[in-house]
Amino acid sequence: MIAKVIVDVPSRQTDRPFDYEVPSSMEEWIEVGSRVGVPFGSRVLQGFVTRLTDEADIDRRRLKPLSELLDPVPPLLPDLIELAKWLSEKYCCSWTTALQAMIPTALKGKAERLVGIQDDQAAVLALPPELAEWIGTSGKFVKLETLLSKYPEHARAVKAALRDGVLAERTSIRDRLAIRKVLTVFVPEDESAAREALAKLPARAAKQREVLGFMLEHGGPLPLQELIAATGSSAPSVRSLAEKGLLDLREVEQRRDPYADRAFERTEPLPLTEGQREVYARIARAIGAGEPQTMLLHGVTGSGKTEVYLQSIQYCLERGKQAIVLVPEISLTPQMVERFKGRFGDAVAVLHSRLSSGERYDEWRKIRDRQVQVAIGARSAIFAPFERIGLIIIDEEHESSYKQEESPKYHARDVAVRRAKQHGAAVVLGSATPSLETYAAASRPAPASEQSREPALLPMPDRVGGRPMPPVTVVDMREELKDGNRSMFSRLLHRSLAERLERGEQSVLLLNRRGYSTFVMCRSCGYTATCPHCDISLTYHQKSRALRCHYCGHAEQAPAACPSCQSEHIRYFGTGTQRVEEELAKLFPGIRVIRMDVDTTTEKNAHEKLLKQFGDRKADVLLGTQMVAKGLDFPYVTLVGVIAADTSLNLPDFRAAERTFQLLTQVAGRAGRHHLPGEVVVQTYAPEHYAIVTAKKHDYASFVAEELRHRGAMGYPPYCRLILVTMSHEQLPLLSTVSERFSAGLRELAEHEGVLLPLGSGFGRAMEVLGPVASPIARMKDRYRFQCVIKYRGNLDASALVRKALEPFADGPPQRQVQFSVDVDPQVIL
Ligand SMILES: Nc1ncnc2c1ncn2[C@@H]1O[C@H](COP(=O)(O)OP(=O)(O)OP(=O)(O)O)[C@@H](O)[C@H]1O
Ligand SMILES: [Zn+2]
Repeated sequence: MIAKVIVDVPSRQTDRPFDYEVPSSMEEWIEVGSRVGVPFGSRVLQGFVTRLTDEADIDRRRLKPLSELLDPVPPLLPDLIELAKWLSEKYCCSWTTALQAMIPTALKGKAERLVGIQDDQAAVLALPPELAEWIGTSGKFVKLETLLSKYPEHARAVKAALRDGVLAERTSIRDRLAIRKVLTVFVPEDESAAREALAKLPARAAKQREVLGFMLEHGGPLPLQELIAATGSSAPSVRSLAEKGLLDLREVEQRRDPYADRAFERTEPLPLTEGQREVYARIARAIGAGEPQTMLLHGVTGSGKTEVYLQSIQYCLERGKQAIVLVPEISLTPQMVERFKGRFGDAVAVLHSRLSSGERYDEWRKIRDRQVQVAIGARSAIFAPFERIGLIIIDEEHESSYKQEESPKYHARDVAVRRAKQHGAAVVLGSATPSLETYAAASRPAPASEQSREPALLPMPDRVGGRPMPPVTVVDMREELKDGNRSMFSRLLHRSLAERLERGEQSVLLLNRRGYSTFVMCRSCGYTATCPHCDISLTYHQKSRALRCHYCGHAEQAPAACPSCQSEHIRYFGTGTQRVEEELAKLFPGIRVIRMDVDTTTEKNAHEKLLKQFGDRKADVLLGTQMVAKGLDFPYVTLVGVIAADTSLNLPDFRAAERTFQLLTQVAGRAGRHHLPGEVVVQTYAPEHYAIVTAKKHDYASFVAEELRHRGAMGYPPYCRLILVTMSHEQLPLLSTVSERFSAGLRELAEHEGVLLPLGSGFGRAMEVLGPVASPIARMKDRYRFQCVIKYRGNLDASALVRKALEPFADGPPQRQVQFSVDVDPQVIL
């Protein structure tokens, strides 16, 4: 039998399966998806089996055998191996990079050197006795590194023994984080014998008597450490009992359960509202059909999407299938976990990056070992190794955190659709503010015949219980300044906060600040500097005092006075949460503020603790960045304030308006979700901007209509798709030449395909290659950076063209190699 193996070397030259002979001892166990150790050059590396066959691509006599099979149960399944292949093609990365993204860190094994005694007789003569004893008899292997650190004085003897063949060496893959095992004490099978022995133990063995007595009383298995702590005894006493056969001492695997000490109150399905019932019926029908189908659940904040998810999952489980729920990392709050654990109890595994890698591994194994049927987690949970997926839910589908920033730069939404296709599963994309891409696709008229590939639109336009959406007041901060208020709080927000404090209600304050770039704005008239060619804010570069466009490279001198009103109050922006906190303390002495931003949430569980405190009403104000905008459901929050809505409006990003609208809508949705009515105050310098006007009215449809006009005029998604290729090298002239050659080569390929056409010229297949131009961050880590932006439309495989255009650059001496980084469907073109 021959195994085709993808070896973990992420380079373009080795990005294909290699053939290995499967030793007969492994034949019964090996499967597609198995993790193996293989000899590769002079090393042993980890790899995954992608196929088992009887035909080798090379001469059978030249085949090397697999060195080892690493797990009793393959960590990956055939569908995931195939999905990884698809990922590598779509996102232009190596197959192994895609595979590595699917397994927990704990399984990213590294080779280590082991030594063992070859010949007992020879060893007695050649090795120092304590060394020989520690290694043990022949057939046993120990870590060379450990051996040398334990007996540094025998390093020479070890070397000689290896040379003379007294010690044998071998390489083995070792997991970064093994399964945790704990020494555990058991009462032996023959309990009566132990009882008899207890009576006969001499008085001087008082400790042993106590330990044995305790165990016979206790009955069950007990970790050794706990037994020692409970009886005040020591390990030797327990060991000597074990040696006499009166107790059993064995290593037992222990699962790390991050939620072990938490009890979740069991919840029952709620009777659905009419709106929920209709949507639920559609989803259930899709699950029942067992055919891939994508649906967009467009439900306003507080419309009860979560209850629809829960009941849909239940339907899925009743059909013997499994469900994956993706939520944005930062909204994976205890509240969210509670809702799912509360409904499905132990059937749920939770995967997110705040778990230790051991906990993560154990949660992941619950999925692989079929102990759970529901996985809830951030982006990478889309790779949960379930075998029969019936439903995939992506909550807050518009969130940019579903796109991975490192290679493989995948979007979980697109991976979900692909995976659903493999399993015949339903995909539910849920949001109060769907991304323009998804919404446009769902609103497109479906072709009457064949099953539509576009998502079906399921609207839920009303809040549960007919609660009203909170009224939003927009405050023009230019007017505040004119009236002499230089504070960051408008008079209205100040007054509203004071009222909440008086009534003992709570407020959420959002400081909308994404990224680090600053932008220029006039505090008198609200003017911001934008690019004449791109309709996008210019970024202020402090060093050169220049304003630049990150899309087309346009640059101009930073003005000293406002070009629009000649005021000198022109500033580049950036306010910190810390400053807001100080200001609050000054204005409202004694106010209790919880600040939630990157600084206060680095510690493990910090995020959860802060939210719990707020939920327990131990603070008056929750102040933070985007983190405070999502998924929170606190009954005493009656005021939401947005300090400066413009900060995200002016970022050099074609999605700036969309992100701002989404953020305002999400955060506004935190107010008045229960019996107390809510109110929202939005401070801005651009009250007439359509993102703010429509957010004020909770009017998603009008926002989309306006935003689509802009996107169409500028040639941005959803009217086309983007691929960003960034190239970098230490030497500018070389980088310049290579990037020109790359873009010319790509244009040639597109020309050959007949797709090199201006996008504005019709509706068919078309592709434009813009650049190369210097990247917005023109030098990073001492490397110069150039980029090409590829815009394309229609069903053309642009990734394939990019991969082909990259081929000529795959080899060459390392110092001359230009690094290419490909980002398909980039979130930000920075
Ligand atoms: N059928 C129902 N009957 C009674 N209460 C319900 C029902 N469905 C949901 N609720 C309650 O309504 C509130 C809002 O629901 P939920 O949090 O699911 O909204 P959502 O649509 O997810 O909102 P957001 O997008 O703002 O997170 C919750 O407190 C929930 O318990
Ligand atoms: Zn520009």
